[in-house]
Amino acid sequence: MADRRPRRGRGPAEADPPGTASRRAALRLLDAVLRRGDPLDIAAHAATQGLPPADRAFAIAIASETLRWMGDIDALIDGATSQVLADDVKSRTVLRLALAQLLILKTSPHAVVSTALPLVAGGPRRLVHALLSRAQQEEWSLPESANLPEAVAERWADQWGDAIVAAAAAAWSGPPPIDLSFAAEPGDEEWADAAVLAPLHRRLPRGQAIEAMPGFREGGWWVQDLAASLPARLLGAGNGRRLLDLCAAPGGKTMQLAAAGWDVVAVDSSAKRLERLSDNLARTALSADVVQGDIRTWEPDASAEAVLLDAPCSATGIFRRHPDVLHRIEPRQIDELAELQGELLARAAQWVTPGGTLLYATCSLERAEGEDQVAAFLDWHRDWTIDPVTPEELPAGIIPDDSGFVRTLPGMLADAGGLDGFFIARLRAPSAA
Ligand SMILES: C[S@@+](CC[C@H](N)C(=O)[O-])C[C@H]1O[C@@H](n2cnc3c(N)ncnc32)[C@H](O)[C@@H]1O
Repeated sequence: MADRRPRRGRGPAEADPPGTASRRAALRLLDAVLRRGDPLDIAAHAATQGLPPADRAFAIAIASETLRWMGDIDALIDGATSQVLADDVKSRTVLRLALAQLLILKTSPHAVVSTALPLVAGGPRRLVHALLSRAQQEEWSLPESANLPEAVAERWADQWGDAIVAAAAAAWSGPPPIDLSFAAEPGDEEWADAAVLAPLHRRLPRGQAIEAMPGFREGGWWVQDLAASLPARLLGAGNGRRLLDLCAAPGGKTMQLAAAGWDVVAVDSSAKRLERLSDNLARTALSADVVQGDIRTWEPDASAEAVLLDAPCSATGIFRRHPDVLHRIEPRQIDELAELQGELLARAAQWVTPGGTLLYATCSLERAEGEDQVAAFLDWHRDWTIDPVTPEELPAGIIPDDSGFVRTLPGMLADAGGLDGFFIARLRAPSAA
């Protein structure tokens, strides 16, 4: 029979000190990313439900900084405990997020400790309390740049060398600046403080509320990393020609292409992401034919002079703004994605008119999803050729590789704030016989 006696005192949730809810949400977020392998931005919705916007933003900031600095925070924890805490025990995760607040977000120590202890109720509260006190007394600190997860550092050292690993670590240590792409060249007055690294581009320091920036409602610009804007730039002006934008959502490149005068058919398999694409087109007053379809089975009505395949990929190139990626992506997923990319690339090639252009892009720092993918394609499609990108087509400081592909790497444009890791190949279909 249920116990109907009134409970004495307040329940544990009611007794939590102010601010505990956002830390609980950060804990749920870290659990979703590290244990279930969910992307941070997707997990954020469920993990922060019911929180006011400021607490929601704080929970996401705690989780993001914990993920960036996790290796270094773990080294501090391990150096201070006689028995190693298992990687997945709650107390380690609570310590991680508490130390991220203390050492990076500079939250008041009292708030950090008082909100951490309820998260380990029934667990090793004394250990957590003792470690957080030690961190303050001994003035623990973090290195200048955050170490990449070991497996990623090894994989990238093999592919790109130690200097790129060091540049990636420096880039991973904090959120990147904000890049905007414009439909038309903006006036100077509103953007006097912005850096201009390419036409139709402005770069602003991080930390600004996007929706409060000038002209957001008018829709003259959208947020897009400079590297992500390169594929559409390399297709030039459309002059009303037809273009298939495959894997188009949420539409950063669709907007660029529509603004450049292409008659765009934007295809994506995700209804939810296509909603965002349609919202983006509506906000910017640009137009495209929006189609939901899986490229593996979908067929266009007609082929096109240009096809852009911005293929689904590991997204390891956008690790600066998505600090969960390097903790989640494993070699097995890279292999599976590479197989899918090969399939999509072969489908996309069928829809290019003779002599037309196929532009393949991925926001990945894995050769398997870039150089190796295109090498395999050209092996199977002997009559296709590389249409080499020239340095003049690219923003200053980015140069094509020896094959005429674009490979953006950590460390490029570092003094200007860096850019995401991308691979871009422009391929030419055989002319009609
Ligand atoms: C890298 S994102 C595209 C980004 C987009 N081009 C932009 O600039 O905003 C990859 C997209 O591929 C879509 N996708 C994944 N598999 C697909 C498939 N088999 N057919 C069509 N779209 C697919 C995903 O839904 C996702 O929106």
